[in-house]
Amino acid sequence: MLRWLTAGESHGPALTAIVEGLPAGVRVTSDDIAEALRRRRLGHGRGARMKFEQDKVTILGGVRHGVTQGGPVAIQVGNTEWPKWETVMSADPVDPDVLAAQARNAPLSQPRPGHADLVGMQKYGFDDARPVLERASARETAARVALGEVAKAFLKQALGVDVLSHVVALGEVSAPAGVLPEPDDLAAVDESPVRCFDAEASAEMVAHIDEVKKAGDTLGGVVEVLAYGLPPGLGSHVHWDRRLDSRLAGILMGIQAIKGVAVGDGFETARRPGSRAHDEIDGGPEGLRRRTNRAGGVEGGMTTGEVLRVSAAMKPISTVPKRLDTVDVKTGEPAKAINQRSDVTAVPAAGVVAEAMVALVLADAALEKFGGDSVEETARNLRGYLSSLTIK
Ligand SMILES: Cc1cc2nc3c(=O)[nH]c(=O)nc-3n(C[C@H](O)[C@H](O)[C@H](O)COP(=O)(O)O)c2cc1C
Ligand SMILES: C=C(O[C@@H]1CC(C(=O)O)=C[C@@H](OP(=O)(O)O)[C@H]1O)C(=O)O
Repeated sequence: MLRWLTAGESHGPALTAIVEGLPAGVRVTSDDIAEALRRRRLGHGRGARMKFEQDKVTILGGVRHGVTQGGPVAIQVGNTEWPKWETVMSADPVDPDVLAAQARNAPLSQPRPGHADLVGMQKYGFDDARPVLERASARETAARVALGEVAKAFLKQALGVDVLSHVVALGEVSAPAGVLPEPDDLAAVDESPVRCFDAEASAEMVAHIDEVKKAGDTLGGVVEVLAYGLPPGLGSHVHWDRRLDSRLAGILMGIQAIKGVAVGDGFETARRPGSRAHDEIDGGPEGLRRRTNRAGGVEGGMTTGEVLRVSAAMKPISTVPKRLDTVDVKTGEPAKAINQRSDVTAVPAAGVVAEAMVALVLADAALEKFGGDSVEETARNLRGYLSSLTIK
């Protein structure tokens, strides 16, 4: 079983991430993780912070000379802006007068509709939003992407699986349906300023973001994650929490601002008759094949061996520059919501985060099926399973 945790605040000294349960022998370096984090920072419509803050990666445990050792892998992602935030976010007590002066300069008592501010203050008994927004912030996704990179390395090296993502809708602009990037196309996807594989749609998305930014508004969108090279049989039909689709939906909904998840054609499938909803099966010398992949590579909660295809819908950023109506919780008076700076959209980044999350679930499901204390052992068990399949 794979376990993972993250800790740390948006403006704290660092984020910390641990993944436990990966086999020995996964080749991964700090540079690989830094590159994954660089991809997460890409995207037209991201706010000022992405330009000046660096992600400083340090592997603190579990990896020696670029290879995992079988123990927990601990990764630190340093926030380079920390010196500016040391007083506000100090773990140790600071002079209350200094804090009171800071709170007067930057009051955070006007919760943003759509962010975690209001309910977080109510639930945890805070009178400002700072402690809530610090942990709710999607800065934390840097830690998840770091873990996802290790999972991706394992999937590639033990099973030959590639996980990638692309943006299929940004606000009102959609990419043409059914055009799927393959692993070799990932660089081309990343070159698009919105991580959209279709050049025309990409340009339209950029223009849409610029227009919405000018209007002081924000945008959401839809990302799709694809996994190539999966064997049939990861996950299981026998119990709800072993279904791979259930695990994928949960992990994707766990990303900040994700409000919908679809497997394969998802909601579209519900609108079709059965004769156009399913994937008919052909036999032949190459083995069994599904004619289409409307199901997105999962049937009965198990991978079918076709390309895994899951998508996630992100709501528009809730820190809306033309500030939304709220109430100042200190005075009870109507107010405008907190707005210092923000992303106009973070859909391209959310795709990179979704890739990482899917990789962690797939790595977990692969280890459950094939086990292995070393990459070689997992790979050997996979080979044994594939060669012993009686229906191919
Ligand atoms: C990569 C990424 C970047 C985000 N950037 C912002 C941002 O700059 N401003 C903001 O208000 N919300 C941003 N969000 C969304 C909030 O973190 C999220 O809406 C908030 O934590 C409340 O959670 P919920 O939307 O799931 O209810 C971002 C989300 C992601 C995935
Ligand atoms: C810092 C990151 O994203 C942040 C996520 C975020 C939020 O509310 O989720 C709000 C913004 O932070 P700030 O309010 O400090 O500008 C984003 O920049 C990051 O992704 O690395």
